[in-house]
Amino acid sequence: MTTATIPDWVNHVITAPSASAEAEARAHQTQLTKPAGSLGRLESLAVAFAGFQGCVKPTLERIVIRVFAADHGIAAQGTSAYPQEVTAQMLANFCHGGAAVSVLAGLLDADFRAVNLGCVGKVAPHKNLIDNTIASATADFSSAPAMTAERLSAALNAGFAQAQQGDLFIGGEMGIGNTTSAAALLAALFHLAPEAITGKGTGIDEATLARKTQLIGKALKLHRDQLTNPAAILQRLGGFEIAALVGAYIGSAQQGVPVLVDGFISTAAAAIAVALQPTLAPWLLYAHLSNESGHKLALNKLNAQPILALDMRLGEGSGAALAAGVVRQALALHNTMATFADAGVSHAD
Ligand SMILES: Cc1cc2ncn([C@H]3O[C@H](COP(=O)(O)O)[C@@H](O)[C@H]3O)c2cc1C
Ligand SMILES: O=C(O)c1cccnc1
Repeated sequence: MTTATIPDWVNHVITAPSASAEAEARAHQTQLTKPAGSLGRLESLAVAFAGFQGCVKPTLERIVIRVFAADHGIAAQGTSAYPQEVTAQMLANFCHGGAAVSVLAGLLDADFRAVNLGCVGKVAPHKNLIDNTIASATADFSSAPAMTAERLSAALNAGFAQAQQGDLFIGGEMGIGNTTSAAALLAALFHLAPEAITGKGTGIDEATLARKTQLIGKALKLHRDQLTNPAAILQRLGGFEIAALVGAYIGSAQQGVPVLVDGFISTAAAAIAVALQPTLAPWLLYAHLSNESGHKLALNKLNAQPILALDMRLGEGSGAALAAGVVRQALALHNTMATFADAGVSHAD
């Protein structure tokens, strides 16, 4: 097995959001008819988007949502509450509008597609489906590297290819077994004990959780000597859909498009992406605190403050799609509230 070689674009430095537009937006917020700071995080979201768009009054119109799906060899170890064929079945459901994220994408009027990186079940062609099959699944990372260097590059490139112009990118994921992969990635990257980061995913029982945690420990031991950089960690323990998220996050930010990171699995992708390309960090917003037990710790490691906390544990990009609605409202307030001067309302002394 060769060490992972990653595509060249990963190394491109990403320009920081505009500090002057942020300062102008902050000053504008002080003029709006409300006590200073009273809109809390909604104010900082508006300021962040001013920085992303380089203008004092940013808007959130074009939202791009891509749900990346792939199967995991580790699923054969029984670490999920659901069978592996669900991945392919859900791909069809995304396309037909029946999945949670499909419904939310419709409410946002988003540009929505599902991307198949490779799953065990068959998926019929559909206008909303992009077929980017790499292999039917990753290898079981408790006994072998999850993917070859070539497959890692293919998955990164597939995600990168989905990045495009817009006001916001949301990446979702689907892959039975992928909370096992995400926990292993976070454990390796942040040097965490498997017990601290492994959760119940789709809803496994205590005995299965103990086995899942043990399997992650076994994998960390097996790959120990290679887990020395983020690309090797992703190659050994990741999934095709997680690597595609990494590529899509970096590609979006390179085009000046901010990203709303979804839940636990997406946060694992974000952690790897930032480790690969640290200039990505200011372009990532964290949508919500998932109920997956390790998510809080992962967010803390990234110094990330989630926008929402709704006890969700779904993935698919669903939490990010909900938070996009909050961002839209934050920008509407920022752009259309009256100023003290306009409304003839007295300022604080
Ligand atoms: C019907 C269904 C829809 C889903 N949508 C997202 N996930 C979520 O559950 C999976 C991760 O959990 P685990 O590691 O326990 O398998 C991923 O596919 C994730 O996106 C789903 C899971 C199911 C069963
Ligand atoms: O937070 C997530 O992304 C998540 C948690 C459990 C299962 N699937 C996804």
